[in-house]
Order: sequence, then structure tokens, then C-alpha cells
Amino acid sequence: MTTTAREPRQAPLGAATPLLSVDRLSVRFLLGRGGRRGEVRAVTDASFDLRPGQLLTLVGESGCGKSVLASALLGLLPGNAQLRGTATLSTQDGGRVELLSAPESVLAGRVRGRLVGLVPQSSATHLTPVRTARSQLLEAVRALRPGLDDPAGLVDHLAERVGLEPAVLDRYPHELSGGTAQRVAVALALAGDPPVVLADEPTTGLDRPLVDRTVDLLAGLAEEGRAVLMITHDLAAARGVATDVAVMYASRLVEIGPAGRVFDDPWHPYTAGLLAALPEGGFTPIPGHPPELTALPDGCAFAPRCALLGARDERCTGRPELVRHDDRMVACRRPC
Ligand SMILES: Nc1ncnc2c1ncn2[C@@H]1O[C@H](COP(=O)(O)OP(=O)(O)OP(=O)(O)O)[C@@H](O)[C@H]1O
Ligand code: NI
Repeated sequence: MTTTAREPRQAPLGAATPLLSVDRLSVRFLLGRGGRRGEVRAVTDASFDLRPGQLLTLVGESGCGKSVLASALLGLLPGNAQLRGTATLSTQDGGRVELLSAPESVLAGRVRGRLVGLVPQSSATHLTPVRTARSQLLEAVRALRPGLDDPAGLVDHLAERVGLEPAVLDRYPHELSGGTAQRVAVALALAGDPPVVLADEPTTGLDRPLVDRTVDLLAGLAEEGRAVLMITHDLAAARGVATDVAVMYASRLVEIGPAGRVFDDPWHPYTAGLLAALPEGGFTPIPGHPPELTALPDGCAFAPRCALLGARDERCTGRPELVRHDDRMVACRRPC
């Protein structure tokens, strides 16, 4: 069965409290000392919630700011990054952690791996080359769950959870196929049993059956009550498993809503363009290119390409804010 043939999944109803609530998150990188050579506006005013049971997929062309958004949440950006906004994580004991202002000691000691697991963009290179998968998993489990009686047992359990044969654990990273390395990366992300999982391009370089298995694995994490943010270029894979979609263009979220609705009836011309570029959409690429993030226009960043699509009209003035239309949020004055 292909992912595209599946029924869209839906976020569970009634899961009201977000585990992660992002409000007007902006990230800019200062170029040159003190920003003398300008700045890259990588993320602008991103707001979204992530609830237990949700698999939110973040899509958009290369360079639009997806990975920077995820890295900002985990305090993994380099020193030339400046952050604005808030990202609040709710903890099981009713507490809250404000991720953007948390000191590194809190991010390292409480957040990364424990409250938020990360499946990084290039999982194979993320693994230490000179140690077996088992020893890396064991180290992660020992570090993240120091009081555990049987860490080796948990490693076996994690391997089973992500569909790894036990013998595979005794291999070195270079002996693992791309799909297997990806599973090890997911197991590592789960070592601290985090309620929130961020996966950055988890299916890159995998063939279609492995893509399906990987996204199914992430969907399973959402089904067991975690909140999952999956960054991907692969809309076809996302379509089968995502409960919700956020579409990013030139650093801004331009459409967010339930996956089934957004994929079946996109409102932002950019979302419609991304879907038309898929094989089932007729392979029609969006004409033109995204703007440089060092020189973003004040108005709608998509307007020039919208004009090439023949969809621009007199309403396309000023910057469209992300506002609620029916079942979703859209940043367009004239949604499709
Ligand atoms: N340290 C940095 N300094 C300056 N610019 C940066 C830095 N890190 C990232 N950028 C820029 O921020 C923008 C967003 O990058 P990001 O990696 O988030 O894109 P992406 O949407 O994840 O792309 P892809 O789909 O290719 O992974 C890009 O223009 C990138 O060049
Ligand atoms: Ni990226």
C-alpha cells in the first residue's frame, strides 16, 4: 500500500493542552561582526501548538527555515543567532519550561533527550563511527535514565520498538544501511522517553518502502500519545501519516491546518503549488525562486511567484498575516 492511498489521520479530539506552544518565534543570523554584513531572517513570527497525539509535518522548499526552527527549540543554534518570541514546553508534573530563554544547563540537563527527542537531519553522520549502535544506545540510556536497573534491557526494548533486529545493534555505523541507521537514530531519540519528538528530514535518502516504514514509526509515536514534529520535503510521505500540516515559505508559516483538509483543499497558493509539483499533482513545478532571506520584501514574499502562476490580484498588497479561515490558519489575502 502506498502512503498516498491511505486515509488521512486525525489528531485525537479533546487533547486540549499543548505539550509545546510556540508563539511568534523569530530567528535571525547576524552576518559579520554585530550584523555589519546584514542578517538572514531564517524564521519570522512562527506560531503553532503541538499536542499529544499530533504528528505535525513542517514542509517547504529548501532553505525556508525549517531546520533552524527546530534547532531554535533545542538551543542548538550558533552564536550569531538572535531569537525572539516564546516556546513553552509543558511538563508532566504541571511545570513549564520556556525553551528560548532557558539556560544551556536546563536545555542540556532537562530538555534535550528527556523532554524533547531529536531525530537529526543526517542520522548516519550523527552516529559515532567507531562505536557499535548498541554501545551508543546504552550510553544514551545510562545518561538519560541514570537510576534504571536494566539499561541493556531497555536498549533491546528500544530496538524492538523501532523494528531493529538485535544482531544489527552490534554493527558499526558504516555497516548500517540508511534505513537501519535511521532506526538507530529514532531509538536514540527515544532513549529518554521524551513526550515531544522532533524529526528533521527523517526519510531523506531512503527508498519508498523504508520511507513508509519510517513515517509509520513516527505516526506510532504520536499514536502512543507523544507530540511529533516531522520536517520533510516528502509531501507524499507526510500525506499518509500527518495529522496536521504547517507550510513554510521564506521564513514564515503560510498555512497550518488538519492534514486531510489542507492536502485535499489547499488555500494558500504556495501550498497548492507544492501539491501540484508532486507526481500525482502532475509534476508542475512552481515557477520562479524563493527570495533571499537577507532581503525579504515587506509585503507578501510569495507575490512574485504568485504572479507567475497568474494568481496575483489587487488584494495582494501589504503583508498578509496568518489568520484563521474556517478549519485552518492562512497568510493570504486571496486564498485559493
Ligand atoms: N549559522 C547560520 N548563519 C547564517 N545563515 C544561516 C545559518 N544557519 C542557517 N542559515 C540560513 O538560514 C536559512 C534557513 O536554513 P534551514 O537549514 O532552516 O533551511 P531548511 O528549510 O531546513 O532547508 P532544507 O530543506 O534544505 O534542510 C538558510 O538560508 C540558511 O542558509
Ligand atoms: Ni533543513
